Amino acid sequence: LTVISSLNKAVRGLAPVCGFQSLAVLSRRVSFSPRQVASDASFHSVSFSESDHPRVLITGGLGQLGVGLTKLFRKQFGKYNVILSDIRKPPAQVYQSGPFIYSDILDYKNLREIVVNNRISWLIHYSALLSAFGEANVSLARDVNITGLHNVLDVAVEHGLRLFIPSTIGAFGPMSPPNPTPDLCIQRPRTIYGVSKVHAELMGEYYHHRYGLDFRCLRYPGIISADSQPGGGTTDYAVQIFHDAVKTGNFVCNLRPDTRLPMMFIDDWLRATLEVLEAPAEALSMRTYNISAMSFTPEELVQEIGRHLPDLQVIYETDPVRQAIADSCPIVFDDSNARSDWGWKHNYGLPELVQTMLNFTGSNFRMLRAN
Ligand SMILES: NC(=O)c1ccc[n+]([C@@H]2O[C@H](COP(=O)([O-])OP(=O)(O)OC[C@H]3O[C@@H](n4cnc5c(N)ncnc54)[C@H](O)[C@@H]3O)[C@@H](O)[C@H]2O)c1
Ligand SMILES: C[C@@H](O)[C@H](N)C(=O)O
Repeated sequence: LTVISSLNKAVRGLAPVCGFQSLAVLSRRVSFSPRQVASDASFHSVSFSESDHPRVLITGGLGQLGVGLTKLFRKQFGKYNVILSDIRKPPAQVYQSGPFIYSDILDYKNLREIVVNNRISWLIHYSALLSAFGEANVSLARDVNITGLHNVLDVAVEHGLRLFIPSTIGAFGPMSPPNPTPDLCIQRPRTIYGVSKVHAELMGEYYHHRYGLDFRCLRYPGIISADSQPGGGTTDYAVQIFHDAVKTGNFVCNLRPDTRLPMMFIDDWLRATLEVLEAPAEALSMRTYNISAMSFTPEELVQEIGRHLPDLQVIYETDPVRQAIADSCPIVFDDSNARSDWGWKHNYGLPELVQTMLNFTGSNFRMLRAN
């Protein structure tokens, strides 16, 4: 600790003379944490050999996205190398499928203990309150999305982790160019969700430059999943419609029929997340990338589903909160940097997405009815 503290002093002392670059390089070598003043901090950086599989912790993993990602990562890296965590009780099949642990990201010591005891090398930070839920619970969203983020960043720096944090189309706003929306442009979101995601992008990039944190971030569009429910976002309608179409043939849409938003099928999203995490650092000219696959409106989605289920009845009852959020989101996402830097390429367009979703939700529903 004495050595580290002297090094830190030296680094601080050097800053004005050597400039930013040298400070970042030095700090990368000593791997100190912004919480270095804590007397019980453990300043070791996990040196994780490239031949090993990463040891992965996923926070907030019981939401729409975490369980699917866990399955893919366990296939790739081994069942016991991927720990799913959340503050909720896992369903039986999730609990039985591999390591699950309670982790509240607001509890910094608990988070650090999990990282240390399990020799974690990759942290996938999914805990968040999404756009519509965030607007209904601003103070909780501020705690989880901002205070929680600070804990995660500090633990990641302190233990030399590769840290992935998803951002979103919601990180833009009414002043951003909507069609197309590039990676770098004005970002003035008007939701606590959007504000907290811009904060995450900037803090992650700052820690990358300042402390050498291996921070990686993708701005996801609305993700369409078949076997998990969305958690209170603006793009939720595009998942719910499949379940209602198959079960009842009726759907009430909470966005206007002409609301065009960027969307992505879950298989593409899974691959994108794994690919950016595995990309060599030299391939990444940036640390935060837009990724995209398609943009569609509720009207277009209904029409495409109608080709398979012609009796589908849809009524539009616009929710003003969700509509306002949607109206300030990008319409078309420019993901050309992801495509050229690390080879991002989507496989699913609207027809493939609809066909695959209906196959899955249809057979699932028939199975449930038969049991
Ligand atoms: N689903 C999408 O379409 C989409 C699009 C863009 C970005 N994202 C981002 O991807 C991530 C995952 O999204 P999702 O759709 O699975 O979210 P979700 O809302 O479905 O799940 C979030 C999870 O966070 C957990 N959580 C809440 N407070 C917590 C705390 N204090 N400690 C630990 N966990 C806590 C919740 O229990 C929940 O299981 C989020 O960061 C979200 O912003 C999602
Ligand atoms: C877009 C994304 O961040 C999430 N599905 C939401 O609507 O809030």
